[in-house]
Amino acid sequence: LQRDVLHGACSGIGLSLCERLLSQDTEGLQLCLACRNMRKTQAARSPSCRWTPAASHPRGHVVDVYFMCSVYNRLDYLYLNAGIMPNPQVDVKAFFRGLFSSKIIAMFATGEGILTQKDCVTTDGLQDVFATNLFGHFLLIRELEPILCHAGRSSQLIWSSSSNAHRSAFNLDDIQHRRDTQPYSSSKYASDLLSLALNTHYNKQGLYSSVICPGFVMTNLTYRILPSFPAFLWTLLMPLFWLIRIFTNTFTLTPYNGAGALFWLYKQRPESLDPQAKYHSLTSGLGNNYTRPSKMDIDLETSAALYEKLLQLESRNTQHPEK
Ligand SMILES: NC(=O)C1=CN([C@@H]2O[C@H](COP(=O)(O)OP(=O)(O)OC[C@H]3O[C@@H](n4cnc5c(N)ncnc54)[C@H](OP(=O)(O)O)[C@@H]3O)[C@@H](O)[C@H]2O)C=CC1
Ligand SMILES: CC(C)CCC[C@@H](C)[C@H]1CC[C@H]2C3=C(CC[C@]12C)[C@@]1(C)CCC(=O)[C@@H](C)[C@@H]1CC3
Repeated sequence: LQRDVLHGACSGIGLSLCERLLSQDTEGLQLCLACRNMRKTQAARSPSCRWTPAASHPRGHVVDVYFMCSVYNRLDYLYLNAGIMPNPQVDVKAFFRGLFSSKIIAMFATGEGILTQKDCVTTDGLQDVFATNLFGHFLLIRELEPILCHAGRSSQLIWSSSSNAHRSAFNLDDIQHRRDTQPYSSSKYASDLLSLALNTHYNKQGLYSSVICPGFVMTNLTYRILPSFPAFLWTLLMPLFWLIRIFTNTFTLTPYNGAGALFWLYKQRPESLDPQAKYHSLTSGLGNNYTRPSKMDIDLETSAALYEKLLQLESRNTQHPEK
């Protein structure tokens, strides 16, 4: 029996991953969809799946861990997929400059230099993007540690990161990205660093961590980039996007294609994976899907420093009598 938890499974890439997992391996799979909206969770439920709703905290940052630990005594996979990119703004000038420069392919593949966001502060006093894309996942891992680490078996953490993760957006003195306008990029770079630190700390206990990028996928997250643009107009742009895909295989476009790397990792032995690699979902011009690793621009020293900062923030924000 395989036991998986999917955090952020009610729409987009997470929902598609559920469908893919269930269509391949319904027999031995127990899936737990950790969503903040129970109505959506019900809708995502498949009758063929042994399924457990994990009620989230009302604001959705923390899954009901007590419930989880009482239902499961062991977890094999934890997908850390939930993520937000609030109030995205496209720098139109930079976009057109990019179109006529040698960086055009990189711009379409990573969105570097053309996308900013307006973040807000949660009632806990944390930056929302940091709390959702990184810190909430970190707390979840720490809370689920007893059922993730078990002798003689390996478990996997799988992060939905992004090729938009850039070292230049991240600052160790401002890990929440309070002072700048690229919180999404910063949080994704931080998840790449954290994954490396988790491997350093937990591999001995059989827990492994990997990161993926789903590519550019049409989901609620990307529809918000042009909010005045109704969804059907995005659909009209599809032929243009298929054309761009001939030049950059990162335009995976559908949640099914985007979930490719998440699904691929499910079938790998975690011990065989490279902790410094990001696994990309890619789709060729002809529509074929495949997964490829690329080396991440991260280092052990920065990842260890971030890990320490997250532990400090955890002790300020939560109570861990037994830790
Ligand atoms: N689409 C793209 O092009 C890319 C996406 N990604 C990453 O892939 C992941 C999935 O995104 P995608 O499917 O595109 O976007 P969606 O907006 O469709 O899905 C995001 C999921 O995260 C959930 N979520 C958001 N905030 C919280 C929270 N505080 N607590 C619990 N759940 C939460 C959402 O729940 P709800 O439905 O309740 O809002 C939703 O199920 C994200 O991490 C994103 O950054 C990375 C690169 C590219
Ligand atoms: C003709 C079209 C209207 C042009 C659209 C241009 C841009 C809005 C997109 C081009 C590349 C896109 C992209 C992302 C957002 C939208 C674009 C900048 C992401 C940054 C979305 C989130 C991610 O995590 C990245 C992997 C995406 C990279 C590509």
